[in-house]
Amino acid sequence: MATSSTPPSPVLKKPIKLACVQLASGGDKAANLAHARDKVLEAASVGANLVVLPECFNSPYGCDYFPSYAESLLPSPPSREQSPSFHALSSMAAEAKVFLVGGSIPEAEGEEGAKKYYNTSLTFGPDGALLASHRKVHLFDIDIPGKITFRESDVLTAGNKLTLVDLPGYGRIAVAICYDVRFPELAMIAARRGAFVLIYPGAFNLTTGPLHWRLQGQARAMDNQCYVALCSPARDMSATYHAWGHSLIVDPMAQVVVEAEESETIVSWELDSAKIEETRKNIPITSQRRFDVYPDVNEGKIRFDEPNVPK
Ligand SMILES: NC(=O)CCC(=O)C(=O)O
Repeated sequence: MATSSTPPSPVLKKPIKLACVQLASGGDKAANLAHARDKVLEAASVGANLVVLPECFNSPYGCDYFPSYAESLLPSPPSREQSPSFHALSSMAAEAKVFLVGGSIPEAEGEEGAKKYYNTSLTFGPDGALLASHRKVHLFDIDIPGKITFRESDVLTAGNKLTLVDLPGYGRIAVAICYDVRFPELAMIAARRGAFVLIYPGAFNLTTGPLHWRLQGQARAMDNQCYVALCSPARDMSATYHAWGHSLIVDPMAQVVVEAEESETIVSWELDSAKIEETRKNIPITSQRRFDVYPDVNEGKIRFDEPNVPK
């Protein structure tokens, strides 16, 4: 007995070329922003119309850095003084005429002495307008003795909503950040609400990267029969955090169609609705779900606001 509703079709009105910019960033924010601009323009020059930057692309990644690099994004739009990164991203999206998932940046909210910090991804349209903001929902707190201990929650506050973004003329994407990829629930709800691609700016490390990065991307694509993109910073062995790199794009059959090594590069792929539809037709799990057996999953009690733009 099939009890599910099938996601809206077609999920992607026309093909879109997605590029992940595996950016090399350092400690100089202005230089990082200028370099990101060059790379976004380079991606656009080879035909990309949806470009993704990595997690914390404007700063080094680490709890010690979040407060000093944080920018205030509210009220939206922020002034140039409040958020140079917001304005740089908006300008590069407009200059390159692309949809831009602007990796993530450390965000500060609140008064001095009572500030909260978030890991936040901003998505802009080809006219430079902000389309959505995602605050990392699942903070990266892990402890693998002798390998890696990381506690984002020592500094950061978690976001509390799923982020879906409608790209006019194309369809719906979902944006989440790095550790969020480990939570299939978020991905499943995004896909069931019509996202054709799940996009994760991320920065896995040299312990979990080789073990799980590819698997997580493939698992989310296989479960949801949609595209998945993971975009990492380039590896810098002189930094305090060593990113895995290996930015990649996975197709709806869970095949990794492009994958970077560890150094700075751009990987791209054309996303096509036909591949999603073919996968869902050939392996029809979207219509075979048994929500009568697992009704709590169907309730989808996660908070969801649309449009997902900061007030
Ligand atoms: N920046 C992150 O959220 C890292 C996540 C990660 O490395 C993992 O294994 O998960």
